[in-house]
Formats: sequence, structure tokens, C-alpha cells
Amino acid sequence: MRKSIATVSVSGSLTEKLEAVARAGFDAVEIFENDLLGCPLSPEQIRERAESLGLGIDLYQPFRDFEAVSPGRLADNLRRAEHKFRVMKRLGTDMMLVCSNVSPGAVDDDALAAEQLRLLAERAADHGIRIAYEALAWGRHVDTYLHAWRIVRMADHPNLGTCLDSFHILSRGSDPGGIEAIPGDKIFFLQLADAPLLAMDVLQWSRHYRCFPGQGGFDLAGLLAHVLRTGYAGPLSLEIFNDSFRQADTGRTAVDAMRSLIALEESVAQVLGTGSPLPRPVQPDGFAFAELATRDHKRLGRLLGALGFARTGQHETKPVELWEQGLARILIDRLHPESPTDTSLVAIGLESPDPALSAERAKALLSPVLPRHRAPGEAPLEAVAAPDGTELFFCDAGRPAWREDFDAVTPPVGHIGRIDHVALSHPWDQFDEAALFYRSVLGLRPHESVEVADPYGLLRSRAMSNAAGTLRLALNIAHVGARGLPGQHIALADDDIVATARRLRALPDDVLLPIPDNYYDDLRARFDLGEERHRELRELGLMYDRDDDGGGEFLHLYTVTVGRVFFEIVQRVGGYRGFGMANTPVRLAAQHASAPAAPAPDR
Ligand SMILES: O=C(O)c1ccc(O)c(O)c1
Ligand SMILES: [Mg+2]
Repeated sequence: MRKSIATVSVSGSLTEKLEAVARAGFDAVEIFENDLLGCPLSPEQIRERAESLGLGIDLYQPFRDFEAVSPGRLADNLRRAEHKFRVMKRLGTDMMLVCSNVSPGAVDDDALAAEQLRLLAERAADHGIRIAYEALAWGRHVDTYLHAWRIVRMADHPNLGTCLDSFHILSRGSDPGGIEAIPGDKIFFLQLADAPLLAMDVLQWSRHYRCFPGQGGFDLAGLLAHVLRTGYAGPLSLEIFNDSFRQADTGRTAVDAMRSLIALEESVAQVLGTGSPLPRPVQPDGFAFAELATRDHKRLGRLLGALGFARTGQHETKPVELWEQGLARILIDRLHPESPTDTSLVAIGLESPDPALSAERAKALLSPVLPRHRAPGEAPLEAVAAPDGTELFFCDAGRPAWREDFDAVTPPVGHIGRIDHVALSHPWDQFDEAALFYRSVLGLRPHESVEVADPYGLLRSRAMSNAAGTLRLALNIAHVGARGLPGQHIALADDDIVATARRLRALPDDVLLPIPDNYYDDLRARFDLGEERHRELRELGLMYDRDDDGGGEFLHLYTVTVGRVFFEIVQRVGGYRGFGMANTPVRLAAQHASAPAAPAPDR
């Protein structure tokens, strides 16, 4: 399907936008009027620029407040239209979007609206131009797609059709099934936008919170299936008004946009039962390893040692150590002692049932493939870059080939058995991109986005997991500002966290984050745990949570922070599925208290 994007959807000057969307593989653009007005190039030069980039200009928009007006206003509007037609001719585009009148002066009269749109279509026809009439969700009288279609049908002119915009349809709760009653050749254009499900004024929602398909809560594949069943053969065009995208890196947003359309084509193929355009998703089963880079490997090693890990190997050719306990594996990349980089998470190994297929899918969804500098004999690992720059390696499950690169001894058996989850930190403008990446590339299921109060800011977090619940990621938004905390951590699954906590408390070094007493006073009110259990949690500094239905229980504790990373130790009891988010505000405050005025994380 032809892929297009409205220039309003990405940041930058018009020429920057054209270059970025061409590079991301789009076939065409909708030129948003403001982008043209502020551009130093003439319409002819814009046309040439687009052409040289291989981009068509599929639509010019928006033409506002045209229909259902007084005769005096109509003459004025037709004069405006004539001018736009000439500009469009110079641009080389033959479709103009007219959105439904929002002015208080608009008349509530469908016959009048139809008559005037017919007049506009006749004028347009003289220039070889077609008019796509779109219902804005906040239109004065026309605010649903079926109403716009009734008027188009009434006007009955070959140069007048309708433009469907998924946001206006789904934000109003309209049933998209009605689309199938519109003949495909009268749907002149299709605009696609998703949005998070928010309870707010629809105009504000549309102008600030739209996002790419798959990043919000609308069923775009369902809507698109209805559109395609009409025989519509025009472009799929993204039209995204979003405050973050407006400021974000243009090239990145354009790639994110293209990824969303590729993933949407796959989803709609599923709905329609047609062949999938992509290598099928392969959900990873679990973590093969987490890799940390540090210039202070001794300190990190001491902390891992205290947690019961042993250094079981040294990479044959690289300054990389392997630390293990049970099936939990941590790689420590030794940085030069003078490296400017703080200790941080740099890579994750994902156990995949089919690593080559995982990598193929990641590539098809535009993930940057990482060059592997392999020494002879080293395990070939497929790797791609996640949105936050973390390297993702696709590894065999079981006894992994990569482990042969280490002259390793048998790992110790302790209470920690594996990595439970990894939390990754993203800049605020890459949060939606990250959620779509993990959902589409790895086939993970997104959980609800949650916001947690931090004494110096707000933490946004969204968990992603595989169907079996054996692989969990937490996507966090990194704080901006001087008092941002590291958002990265590795959570380790423990089968007897009480014993582990007792052992760690007895160590001479403080390796655990102290939890304020007030937390335990409140815990007593939240849960009826019994005196003895409550005292034990308080003494050991363990945090506690329980599923809402009272089913599963969660016990967890945190280590001190090294550089930008800390560890969490968790024990899930009775199938607890969450992440102890109820305790996160207390944890964040405790981390601030023990690391006052930590430097802001680098982006
Ligand atoms: O917000 C607007 O005004 C606006 C303009 C044109 C569109 O296609 C649209 O969906 C919204
Ligand atoms: Mg629109």
C-alpha cells in the first residue's frame, strides 16, 4: 500500500521534513499549509525537491470553514479556493482536503452544505483538482464521518469525495463498521492516527496527543480493514498532531512513523486473513544475560559478589567478565578507568526460539542492525539497537553458544535463579517509539502506562511482557533536570528473599537501599500481614505488594546505585504479575535521600 505522511507529523523545516520522510521510505506527503507558508522555496521548487526525493505530494490541507455559509461568505470562500487551486497546481498536487466548518456562523443545513460543496467541486474540476471532505470531531454541525458522507452523496459530484480520519471516527466512539457502506471510490483519502485513551476535550486531544498507529489505544487495524473492504486503493497517510513529535529528532520520528505503518499492514493482514508481509514475530522466552559497562569493575564485582554471584569467566578476547548465579548472567564490560561513561546497562541478551528469524523481523521493522566485531571462533550473535541505544542480542535458549566464548567454571547455586525483569530508561520524546518497538519487533504485550510521583519529578513507566510472562521489561522515561535518577535496573528473581535479605543485612558494607520507617507504618494499614510478618519485613527492609484480587504476593528490595544502575531482588509468590509499582514513590524518595543531587543522566 502507498504510504504517506502529513508534514505536520514531524519536526523541522519543510525541506528537513521531506528529506527525513523520503529517507524513511515514504512514497508521498500531505503538505500542511503552514509548512508551505513558512518555506522560502516556491511551490515549483518544493515540487522539484519532493520529486527529486521520490516523494509524491498526495494532498494539500487544510481548507477550513468553507461550507454551509451565507451567500456573501460563499463568494469570499470561493475566491480563497481559487487561490489555493493555483498554488496546488504549482505544487503539482490534485487533492485538497476540506474539513468541516467549525465556525459559529455555519448554518445547520445539510442541503446548503451539499450545494456549496458541489459548487466548490465544479470549480476544482476546472483545475483537475478533487476535494476530500472530512468531518472534524469538533465540527460545528458536521462532526461524524457518516454525516460528512451523507453530504458528499447529496452533492453528487465526481470531484467530491470524503476523507476518513481514524482519530475523528474513533475519538467520538463512532462505529467504524459504517465505513463499508461508502463506495471505495468515494473515499478519496485516508488519514491514520492513534491516540492514548484519555478523557478530555476532543480538540485538545487531537491537537496534542495523537500518536502513530500501535502507540495508543485505538483499533486501527479494525478500522483499516473496513476501509480496505470498500475497495479503497489510495494511500495510508499518517496525520499526527503531537507535542513531542513536534520537538523530537525528525529522522527518528520518520522511521518510527514508517515502522508503525509496516506493523499496521501486518495487523490488518491478520484481520483480513491475507498473507503477512513480515517475518512472523518470535517472542523471546527470557533473558540470556544483561551487560553492564563500567570503569569501576571492582565495585560492581563486589556488589554482585555480595548478592551471591561468582565471576565464572573471562571473555577470550575482550575485557568482559561473566558473573553468574543459577541462570542469572551478568556481563561486565570493563571500560578504561578514565572513560567519561558512568556504569550503565549497555546490552541485553534475549533467548529466542529462532534468533535468525528474530533478527530478520527486527530488520524488516527498521531496527538498526549492529555490526559485530567478532574474533575468529566467537559465537555469531544477531544484534539490533533498541530505541534507547541498548544493544539487543538474539541468543539461543538453553546452554548458549555465546557462553563458549568464556573460559567459564560452573556457576554457583544460590537463591537468585534468573533475571526477572530489566528496566530501561528513555528520554521523554522516545517513550511511544519504545513501546511500539517492543510491541512490533519482539511481539511483547504492552501493559498500561503508569505515572509515579517522584519528589523531584514524575516517572512514567510502561511494562511489556511476553505471553508466558517469562520475559518482562519496564520502559521508563528518564528524568530531565538536575535531580533525575537512573531509570535503569536489573531485577533478579529470588526463591527465598527473606534469607537473602537477612544475609545482606548482616554484611559489613551497606549494599541495600534503606526504606523509611513510615513505609512500614503504612504497610500495616494497607495489608493485614500479622505482627510477626510485618516486623520481619520492617527489620529486613523488604517491600511488599499484593495483587488487587489478593492472589499473588510480591516481596522486593533494592541495592545501592552504582553509576546509573542498581539491582532489585524480587520474589513472586502465587503468580503475582506486577512490578510493585505501589512502592515506587517510596523507593524513588529513598534513592534521592541516599544520593542527593545526583547528576542528570546523559541522554
Ligand atoms: O486540527 C485540525 O484543525 C485538523 C486539520 C486537518 C485535519 O485533517 C485534521 O484531522 C484536523
Ligand atoms: Mg485529518
